[in-house]
Amino acid sequence: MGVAILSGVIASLQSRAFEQSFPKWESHTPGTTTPAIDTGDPSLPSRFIATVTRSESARKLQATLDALGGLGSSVDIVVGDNLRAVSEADVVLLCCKPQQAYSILSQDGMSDALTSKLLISILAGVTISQLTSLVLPTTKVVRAMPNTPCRIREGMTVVSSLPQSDDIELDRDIILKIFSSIGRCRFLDEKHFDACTALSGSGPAFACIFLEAMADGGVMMGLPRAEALELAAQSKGYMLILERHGTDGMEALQGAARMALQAGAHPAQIKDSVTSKS
Ligand SMILES: NC(=O)C1=CN([C@@H]2O[C@H](COP(=O)(O)OP(=O)(O)OC[C@H]3O[C@@H](n4cnc5c(N)ncnc54)[C@H](OP(=O)(O)O)[C@@H]3O)[C@@H](O)[C@H]2O)C=CC1
Repeated sequence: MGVAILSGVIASLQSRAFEQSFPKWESHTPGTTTPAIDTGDPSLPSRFIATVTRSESARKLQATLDALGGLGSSVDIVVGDNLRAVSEADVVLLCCKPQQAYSILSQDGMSDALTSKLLISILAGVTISQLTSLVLPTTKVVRAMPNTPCRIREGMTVVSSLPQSDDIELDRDIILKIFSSIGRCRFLDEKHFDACTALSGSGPAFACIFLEAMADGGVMMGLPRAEALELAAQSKGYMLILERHGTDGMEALQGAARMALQAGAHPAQIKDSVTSKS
C-alpha cells in the first residue's frame, strides 16, 4: 500500500509539472527531462525517501519507481535504516504491518527523530493513542485508511481529525495533496475508523466477490471468461444503486471494477491484495 501511495503522489506531481512546462494550448513533443517540482508550495514534497528491510524489496521498488519516469527514479530507497530516513524527513508515512509499529517506533532515537513531525499511519486497527504512547507529545499523529484502488489512483482514503498545532492548515494541505493524488480523501473522526476499514478499506474485496459472481453468471450463459469479466466490471447499474447508500461503498465497488478493467487484475487477485498477510 505504501508503494501505491508513493507511486500515486509521484505520478500526480509529474503530471502537474508536465502541465506547467507544456500548457495545453501549446503544440509540442513531450520532453524527456526530469520534471521539476513546484517548490514554491510548502505543501508539496521536494524529496522522497522510501524504506524497506530487504534488498529484494528495494530492487522491486526501484523497478516500480523507475517505470514512473524521472521523479520516480530520484526516490532515495533506504534499506534497514529507518532512523536516517525519518531524521531527514518532514512528513513520515507509516505503512508497515500493524504488528511492526512497536519495534519501528520504539527504536533508539526514533522519538527524537519524529519530534514536531507529521506522522501519518495507515495501519489497520492501531489507534492514535497506541501510536502517541510510542512517540513524544510534539509528534503530530494522524491515522489514514486508504484502499487498494489507490494503486490506479481510484482510491478512497479516510483521514482522522488533525491534532491542534500552529501548522494545522499546512498539515491539512499536505494530507490532502497526498491522498487526493490517489483518489478521494475525506476527514472523519477516529471513532469511525473501524467502520471505514470494513467499508472502504475492505470494500474492494467484498465488491470482487460480487464482480466474480456476475462474471460466473456470464460464463454459465456461454460467454468467454475474459469478456464476462469485462462486461461485469464495466456494468454501471449496480454502482448507481450503491451510490444511494453512500459514496464510500460506491467508491470501493467502482475502484474494484476499474482495477479489473484497467490493471487487468482478476477479482481473486484484488481480493488477495486487500487481505493483509502476517
Ligand atoms: N492492503 C490493503 O488493502 C490495506 C492495507 N492497509 C495497511 O497497510 C499496511 C501495509 O499493508 P500491505 O501494503 O498489505 O503490506 P506489505 O507487506 O505489502 O508492505 C509492507 C512494506 O513495509 C516494509 N517494511 C516492513 N517492515 C519494515 C521495517 N521494519 N522498516 C521499513 N520497512 C518495513 C516492507 O518491506 P520489507 O519486506 O523489505 O521489509 C514492505 O515494503 C498494513 O498496516 C495494513 O493494515 C491499509 C489500508 C488498506
